[in-house]
Amino acid sequence: MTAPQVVVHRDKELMAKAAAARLITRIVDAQAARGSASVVLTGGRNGNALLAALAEAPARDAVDWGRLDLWWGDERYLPEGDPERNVTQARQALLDAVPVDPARVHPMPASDGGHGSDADAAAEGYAAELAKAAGPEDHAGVPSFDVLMLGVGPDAHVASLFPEHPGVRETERTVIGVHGSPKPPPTRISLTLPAIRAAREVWLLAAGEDKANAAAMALSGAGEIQAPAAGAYGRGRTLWLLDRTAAAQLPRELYPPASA
Ligand SMILES: O=C1O[C@H](COP(=O)(O)O)[C@@H](O)[C@H](O)[C@H]1O
Repeated sequence: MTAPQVVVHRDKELMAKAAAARLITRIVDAQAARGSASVVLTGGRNGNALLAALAEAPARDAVDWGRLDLWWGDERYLPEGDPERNVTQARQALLDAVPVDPARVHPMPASDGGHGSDADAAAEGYAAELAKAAGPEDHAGVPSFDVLMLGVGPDAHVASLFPEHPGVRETERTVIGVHGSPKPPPTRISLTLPAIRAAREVWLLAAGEDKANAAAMALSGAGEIQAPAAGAYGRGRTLWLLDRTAAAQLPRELYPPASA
């Protein structure tokens, strides 16, 4: 487990821009080191704001978009093109504006796809796709993602792993169907904590007053069953990217000396 590093930005707009710049650098470095990069995208307000900021960043042209694999940490199990699907929002925020290789964009299945309404079968399908992309040196049956991003919910959920829900207790599977989600829609697909922890770097994004309690809980020793965000860490680095309002309840020893 890597100890979390905390970076606090002045406000959510600056946080999105700084995180986008950080992501560009990380992708460019990974492509220089290994020829390609793999990134796991998150849904939610902060994840989408980051993608929109990346679309606006002049340095986005430093990324070789054709040598980037994109995966998702979770998905709302809805029909293809539904505006609430995380992939639909990611396409609108960024992916339609950059020359990604469609074969390297790996959205989670939709409810009108080959698995029909069976979210568990769809999750198995996505797990198989991840396993196929994993090499012998990779961990937990998923590729060694360079960066895996997670929006933190006000209840400290990450991906679609909710407090006290069965999914947060999963120790074997890498992807699960989620039923009866407390946040709509009720049916979802999610990476599990073991899959998340196989990433080189895990970045948790939280901006806004409604995230302050969740961030404080997860960073103050809460258990992952009560605060799933507490169980999300990377093999090499765990980075919490916050704005001041989301950091407002952090213990002083965790609040870094002003990073604006
Ligand atoms: O439903 C979801 O919510 C979380 C957090 O979203 P936010 O809008 O509160 O930031 C997100 O991380 C997840 O991917 C998404 O499916």
